[in-house]
Amino acid sequence: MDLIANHISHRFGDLAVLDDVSFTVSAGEVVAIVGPSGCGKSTLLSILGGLLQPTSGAPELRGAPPAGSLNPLTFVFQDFALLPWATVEENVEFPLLHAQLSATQRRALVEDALRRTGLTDFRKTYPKQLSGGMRQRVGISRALAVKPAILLMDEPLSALDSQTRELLMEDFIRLLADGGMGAVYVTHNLEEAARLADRIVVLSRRPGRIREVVTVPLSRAERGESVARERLLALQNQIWSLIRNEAIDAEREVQHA
Ligand SMILES: Nc1ncnc2c1ncn2[C@@H]1O[C@H](COP(=O)(O)OP(=O)(O)OP(=O)(O)O)[C@@H](O)[C@H]1O
Repeated sequence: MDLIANHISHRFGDLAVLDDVSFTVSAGEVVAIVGPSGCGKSTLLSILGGLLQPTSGAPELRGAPPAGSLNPLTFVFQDFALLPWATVEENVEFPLLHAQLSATQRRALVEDALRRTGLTDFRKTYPKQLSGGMRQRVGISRALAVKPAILLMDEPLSALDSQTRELLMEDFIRLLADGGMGAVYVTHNLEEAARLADRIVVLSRRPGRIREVVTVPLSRAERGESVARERLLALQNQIWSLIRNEAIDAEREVQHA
């Protein structure tokens, strides 16, 4: 199933936020969205996921979702959005409660999602007993339980310390490795974008327009190898040079607002 941004523009009142943004996320593809602060990245993700109606243009889904997918487009949130009164397994089960599933089918989906995120031994734990990284694993596990075609992620690692980020980055790379699931990944972090994505959509300063769509010139398998670091670093520098001046302007605007 492909996700298409079709000439999307958006305004909040007088503020033009996105201007004619078009691109396609093909089945199984990982696309990162980067750009200066306030250029409309989160707004674009909300529009793609159907949470916000754009002023013009539209997101489109083309093709059938994978067999058994209960929610083809599924969000992973920056602040995890867990139910504090529910255990890990209850949190993961939550989005399945209203699906037409037997208890056995539900249990199988929860088991699989817990296993894929290394949470099997933490099933009876409550979120407040867990570290930030483990909480985000619960958020990811809950997203996996509904068998998404495409994960929509808005800075999913930004609330975490650098070592935890690195561990979760490795989890994302592993979970997305087989191309069975695609993702749209909004981030400020160019290293995360280059390591995870097949293509990187670079937005201009607000109103966000597409400046460039950069294809990462390494396969997913190659990106895991240490020799790839230099090439990924060169790519990060290339993208940074595209947005650096506008990032400075955006920062000044925020400070003077
Ligand atoms: N609900 C809203 N009402 C009014 N303005 C909004 C609303 N949501 C976002 N904005 C404004 O729209 C612009 C784009 O916001 P958005 O969060 O999409 O940008 P971003 O690129 O994700 O930002 P950042 O990089 O800082 O996370 C900003 O100027 C923001 O203040």
